[in-house]
Amino acid sequence: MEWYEQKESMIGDILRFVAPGTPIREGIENVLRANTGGLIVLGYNDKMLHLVDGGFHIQSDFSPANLYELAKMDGAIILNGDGTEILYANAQLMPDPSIPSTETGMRHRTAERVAKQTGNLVVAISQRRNVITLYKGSLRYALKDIGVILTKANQAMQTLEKYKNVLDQGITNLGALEFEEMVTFSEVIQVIHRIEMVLRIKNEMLNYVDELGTEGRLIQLQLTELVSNVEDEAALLIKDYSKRSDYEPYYMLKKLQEVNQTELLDDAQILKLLGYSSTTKLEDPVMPRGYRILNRIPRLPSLIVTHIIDRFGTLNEVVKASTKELVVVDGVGEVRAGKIKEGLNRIQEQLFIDRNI
Ligand SMILES: Nc1ncnc2c1ncn2[C@@H]1O[C@H](COP(=O)(O)OP(=O)(O)OP(=O)(O)O)[C@@H](O)[C@H]1O
Repeated sequence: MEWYEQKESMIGDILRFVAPGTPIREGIENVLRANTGGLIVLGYNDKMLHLVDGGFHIQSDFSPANLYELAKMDGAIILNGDGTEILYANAQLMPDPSIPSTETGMRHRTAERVAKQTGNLVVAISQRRNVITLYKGSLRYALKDIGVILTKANQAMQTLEKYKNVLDQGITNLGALEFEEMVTFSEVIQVIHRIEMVLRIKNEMLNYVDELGTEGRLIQLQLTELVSNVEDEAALLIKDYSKRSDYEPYYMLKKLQEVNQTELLDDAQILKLLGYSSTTKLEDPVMPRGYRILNRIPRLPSLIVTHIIDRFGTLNEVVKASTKELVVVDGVGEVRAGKIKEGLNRIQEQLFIDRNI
C-alpha cells in the first residue's frame, strides 16, 4: 500500500470507530455538550504504562453515561483498545516533552504527543472551542459538525450525479464509434478522464460516509446506486484498449488514480500507462478488443467473452464474424452464436439512438 492509501484507510477506520451511532461517539458528544472537556486514550499497552501517573483504576464496562460522569474529573480517561471498557480515570499523562507538537493548549499537546508516542487513538474534547480532535500516530483529524458534513456530502452528491451523466454519455458515444470503427485515442482518454473524475468524487464521499456513520446511510445507498458499476466498466475499458499484459486492469485503474492524487491527469501519462509509445498521437485510430460491448450481451459468461476475443482479436472482427465462424469458439454453439449476433445488433441500435455526437 502507498503511504496515502494507508493514511486514507487509517482515517476511514478511525472515523468509522467514532461515527455517529456508536456508543463511543455518543459518549464524546455528551462530554462535548457538558462543556467539561476531555482527554480519552484508547488502548493500554506497554508504551502507555510508562506515561500514566496517578488516577483511579476503574475497570468497568464502557457506557456513554459512565464516560460523561468521569469526564467531570480532571485528567485523562483510558479505555481499552476497542473502547468497550473504561480502565482508568483522572490519570495524568506524561508523554515525552521532546516530541514535537503543533498544539497550544496542554490537553491537545498531550493528546498529540501520546498518540505519537504510543500509536494509540487519542481523543481530545476541547472545553473552550467545542471541537473534537482525533490523534493517532502522527495523524490529526478534527471531527466536523454533522450538519456541515451532511451539507458537503449532499453537494458532492449533486456534483457526482452531473459527472456520472457526462461519463455515461461519453461511454455511449464511444460505443457508437466503436461499431463504426471510428475511435481515436482522444475519445478513449476523454472517457478515462471522466472515470477519474467520478472516482475522485466517490472517494471523497466515502470519507463523508465514514464520518457520518448512521447519519450517512442514505448517502451511502445513493452512492452505491450511482457508481457501483463504474470501476467494473473502467476495468473493461482498460481491457479493451490497454496494450500491456503485465498489468491487471484493476491494478492499472489504481495506478491511474494514483496519478490523479498527486497531479492533474495528463494525456501522455495515460497513454504511457496503457502501454503506448510516446510517438502515439491522440488522433491516431485504435480498435477496441470488445470486452465492454460483449459483456453487455445478456447471459454471455465472461469466460466465453474472453474465448471469443482470443479468437477474433477485435470487436469489429467479432461483429463481422458469421454464425458459422462464431461456433468455432469454445463454449459457443448455434443458439449462442445467434444470440451473440442478435445482441450485438441490438446494442448497436441502442447506442446509435442514445449517442449525441
Ligand atoms: N498531561 C495531561 N494529562 C492529563 N490531563 C491533562 C494533561 N494536560 C492537560 N490535561 C487536561 O486538560 C485540561 C485543560 O488544559 P488546557 O486548557 O491547557 O488545554 P487545551 O488544550 O487548551 O484544552 P481546551 O481547549 O479544552 O481548553 C486540564 O484541566 C486537564 O484536565
